[in-house]
Amino acid sequence: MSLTIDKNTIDYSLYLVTNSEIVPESLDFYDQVEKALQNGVTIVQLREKNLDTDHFIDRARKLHQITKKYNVPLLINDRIDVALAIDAEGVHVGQDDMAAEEAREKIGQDKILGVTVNNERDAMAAIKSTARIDYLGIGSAYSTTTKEMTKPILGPGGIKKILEVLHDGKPEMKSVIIGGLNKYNITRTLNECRYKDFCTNGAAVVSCIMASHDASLATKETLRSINLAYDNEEALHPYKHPNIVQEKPLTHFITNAVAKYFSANVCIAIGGSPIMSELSEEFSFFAKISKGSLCMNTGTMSNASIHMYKKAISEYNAHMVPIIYDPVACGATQPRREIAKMMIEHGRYSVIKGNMAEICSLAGANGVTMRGVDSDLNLNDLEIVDILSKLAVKTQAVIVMTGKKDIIVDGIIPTKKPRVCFISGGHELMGKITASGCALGGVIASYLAVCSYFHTFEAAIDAVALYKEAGYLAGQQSKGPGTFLANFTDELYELSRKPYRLLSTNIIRE
Ligand SMILES: Nc1ncnc2c1ncn2[C@@H]1O[C@H](COP(=O)(O)OP(=O)(O)O)[C@@H](O)[C@H]1O
Ligand SMILES: Cc1ncsc1CCOP(=O)(O)O
Ligand SMILES: [Mg+2]
Repeated sequence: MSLTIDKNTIDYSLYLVTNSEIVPESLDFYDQVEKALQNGVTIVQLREKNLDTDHFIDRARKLHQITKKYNVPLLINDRIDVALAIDAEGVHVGQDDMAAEEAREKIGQDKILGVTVNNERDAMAAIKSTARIDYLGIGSAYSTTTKEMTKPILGPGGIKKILEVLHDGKPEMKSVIIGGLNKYNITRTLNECRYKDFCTNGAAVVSCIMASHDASLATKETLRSINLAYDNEEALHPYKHPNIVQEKPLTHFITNAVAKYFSANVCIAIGGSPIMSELSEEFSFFAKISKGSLCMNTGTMSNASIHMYKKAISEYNAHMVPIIYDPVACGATQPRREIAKMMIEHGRYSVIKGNMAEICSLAGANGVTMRGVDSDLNLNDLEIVDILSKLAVKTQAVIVMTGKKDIIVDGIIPTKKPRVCFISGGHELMGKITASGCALGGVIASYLAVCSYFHTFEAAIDAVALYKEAGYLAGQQSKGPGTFLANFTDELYELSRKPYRLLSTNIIRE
């Protein structure tokens, strides 16, 4: 028996599309969906592309028993016969599967009917259809490995155009956005995907819950991102300074040849646990370890590196594990600029860190307009913050720009003006040793590994400030760069084992 549903009150806000093939090996498909239901999924679509009819019906029936317990509607992808066999609450059909009219005729008037639309023409056809369509799945918003990408990626721009069609033609029709959405990008995407005040009714997700090792947490965090967009308030837990020594997070470094030894030592000094690996076969293993992060540094790439970088960022992104990207010397040559552009297009990062030349070059290569970058980088704070803010919003990452004064800008939590923090102090010897920026990347990565994604900005500030403080203290005792290296490691070690209190570092938050 199906649930009694009132079509006017269906909650589309967190729409889970299942994929049994990406559930981590040690976990069970039904448990995974049940955890999602327990933690706030509001509607479920069973999507099985490789099951024969008997198995499909069997799976649908079992899943229906679970969804009914939570009073959540179950829709079946494509297979009307399966939906009817188990009396599911509805069906979802893609553009290439079956016409909406035919689907409606087969399922009757009471069931929920959803269709996928990829462009304004599809949306127009759905509005005009004689079949009563309940909602549109608008996608693909971004690229995704869940579905073969045969249709163009819409991006917020394409989605807005479809919403305009819906707004003008049939504003009562519901809609959800789908494709490449996860806790990292949902807030901003839902905020951007509005036509006037008209917005979608929810976000549909697959891998960010189905592939997660902790589906309960993944669902909670995804839901929080959605609520953040709709309520526009920070429903956050208070931030607490993490204890790296106690939590011993694992940071996987793909870093340059110059920085490996120093970065590993710095990481150990602050209580973290580094692993240097460029063996792509083991990336998925690291990405599944809880309290982990990736420090992705492209300082000494070779012709063989690109494939490995892509593999790493897709593994860590798929498992929602934080990545810090350090685009070392990315503006130095045209090939480096191109690789940096590719890195931004292919991956999502919690933090992007670089010195002024690197960050400005990255911003320029990614369409951020600015003044002076080709000349002497003689920019004032306002101009820098403007460039950083645009890059932060574009990449939905926290941007850390290092130098005498470090500047950190938040592109994750949406506020009218991105949050900004300035950190000064340290010592000039920090700029006179190689790989000090690279090793800072590892410190930030260790902090990210033990913090909620929503606290990326705070975690980055704490990591950068700790580093500055150790630099200051080490600088006071050092004769030159050689002794500084040793003193700096000692100070990081000591500071990390004391209550977090910085006396010589000035933190100004705007
Ligand atoms: N003149 C300076 N005074 C204080 N801190 C500095 C100075 N130069 C660099 N630092 C610090 O050194 C670290 C590395 O920064 P930077 O040298 O800008 O990066 P990179 O090594 O990537 O070029 C950062 O923590 C930064 O705050
Ligand atoms: C010298 C050098 N060459 C390629 S990467 C690298 C280290 C750069 O380190 P940092 O960016 O921290 O100064
Ligand atoms: Mg440096």
